[in-house]
Amino acid sequence: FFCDSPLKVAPKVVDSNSGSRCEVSIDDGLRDVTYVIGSEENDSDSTISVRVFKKSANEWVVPAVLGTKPVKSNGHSAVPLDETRILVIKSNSTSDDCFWFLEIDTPFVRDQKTRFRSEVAVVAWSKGVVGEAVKPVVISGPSGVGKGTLISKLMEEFPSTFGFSVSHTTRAPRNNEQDGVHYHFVERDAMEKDIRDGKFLEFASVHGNLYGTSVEAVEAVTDQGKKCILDIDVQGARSVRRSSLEAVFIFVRPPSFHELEKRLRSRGTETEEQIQKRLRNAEAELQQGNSPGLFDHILVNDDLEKCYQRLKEILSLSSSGSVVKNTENNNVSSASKGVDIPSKHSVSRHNQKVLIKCSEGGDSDSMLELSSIRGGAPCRTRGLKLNKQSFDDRKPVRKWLPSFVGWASVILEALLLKADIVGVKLNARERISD
Ligand SMILES: Nc1nc2c(ncn2[C@@H]2O[C@H](COP(=O)(O)OP(=O)(O)O)[C@@H](O)[C@H]2O)c(=O)[nH]1
Ligand SMILES: Nc1ncnc2c1ncn2[C@@H]1O[C@H](COP(=O)(O)OP(=O)(O)O)[C@@H](O)[C@H]1O
Repeated sequence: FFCDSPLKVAPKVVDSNSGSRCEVSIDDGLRDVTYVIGSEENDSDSTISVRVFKKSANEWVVPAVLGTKPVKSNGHSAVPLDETRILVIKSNSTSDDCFWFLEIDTPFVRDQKTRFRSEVAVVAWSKGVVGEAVKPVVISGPSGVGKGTLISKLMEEFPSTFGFSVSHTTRAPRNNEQDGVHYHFVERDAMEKDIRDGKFLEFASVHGNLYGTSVEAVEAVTDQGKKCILDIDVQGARSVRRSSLEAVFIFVRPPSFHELEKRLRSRGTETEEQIQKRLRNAEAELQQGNSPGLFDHILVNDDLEKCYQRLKEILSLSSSGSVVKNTENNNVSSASKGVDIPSKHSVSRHNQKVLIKCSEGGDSDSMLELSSIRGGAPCRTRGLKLNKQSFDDRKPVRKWLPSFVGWASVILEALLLKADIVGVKLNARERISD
């Protein structure tokens, strides 16, 4: 059972306890609460639990926990990063399941708090991912404009570059549509419950049905190192813009309203009533497509081939199939190796760096760099950098260097503390003489 306060200035050390019953307590000096991360003795839940202890009221609170929860491993440690989140490090877990962020006061959590009664504590999990992610692509436009056709061409030509975010919808499947491929076709009650549980990145009521992008739909594609394509309406695009997910936003326009109506009819998938509803909504969507700052690119789908070439240009794809300018480095492969934290380890944080020291001989220490992290709940927290160094690999001189640095910093801190006390005394003397 370990305590720490995020408000202390000095580097923090929180040791992990081995065994699946590991508990780590993080004391929040600001809000009069202690976060206890880990299981109780008779806890049968397979995920890491979170409880909150209100110190002044001397009572336990079970918070609303949003996001995908980490599955228990045989031990974990935790260190507060700032007043907004706590880093949880799972030991003996696979590399893509090692770093987790428990958000306690991020904008997402504050936003979600408004959905709950004010006295209920709200926290959210976000999985940490080593390396940068490729930006998803959001494609919007009125029904029948050709979004699906363009996306199919892209997926066909670049199957290993793009992955489709399979949305959830309450609408009935069309004849050619497969559950889990084109959409997850679900009942309204089930979808509304998942929305309440914070499983959706965005959702909207479109043409009388519910549609939504689950966090997992996007992250599953991104985790494979592929660019995720989202085919969503303008309301959805607006929500994604407001979320922590950074994406490229493209709006597809028809050459004319008449042509849009013609395409919608020739597709032959809707009843006359549905077509009329879609055309009415198309007018509003076309207007909203011009909203300043919402879409990065506007595509006019007149000639399909020309429009497709333009889309490829926007996405920096050459006609030969390779990515021309891949500025977003895909480090997914580097994320999937080099992390294996043993159950006996300790973590200490200084500014944006977290040192993970492994006490067992032969295990290498790791330095986790958090200065360029982005994203966050309800999605992944990406951009973690991890450097590993094995003590055994070090040259003799470098073996004693860390302890030398450690002692030097202790001495320096003691000197500074003394200087501080002297400074206070001097100040007091000056004030007296004033
Ligand atoms: N906000 C949101 N809109 C979606 C989602 N999935 C599909 N849509 C939009 O819902 C609208 C209707 O989709 P659909 O019923 O497949 O008809 P279609 O676009 O005419 O093929 C389209 O504008 C889609 O872009 C989603 O997950 N979220
Ligand atoms: N540039 C185009 N010219 C003519 N027909 C098109 C063009 N793009 C798409 N279509 C056709 O229009 C219909 C609607 O396209 P679809 O991709 O289903 O639209 P959306 O997904 O935006 O609802 C389909 O029958 C498709 O074959």
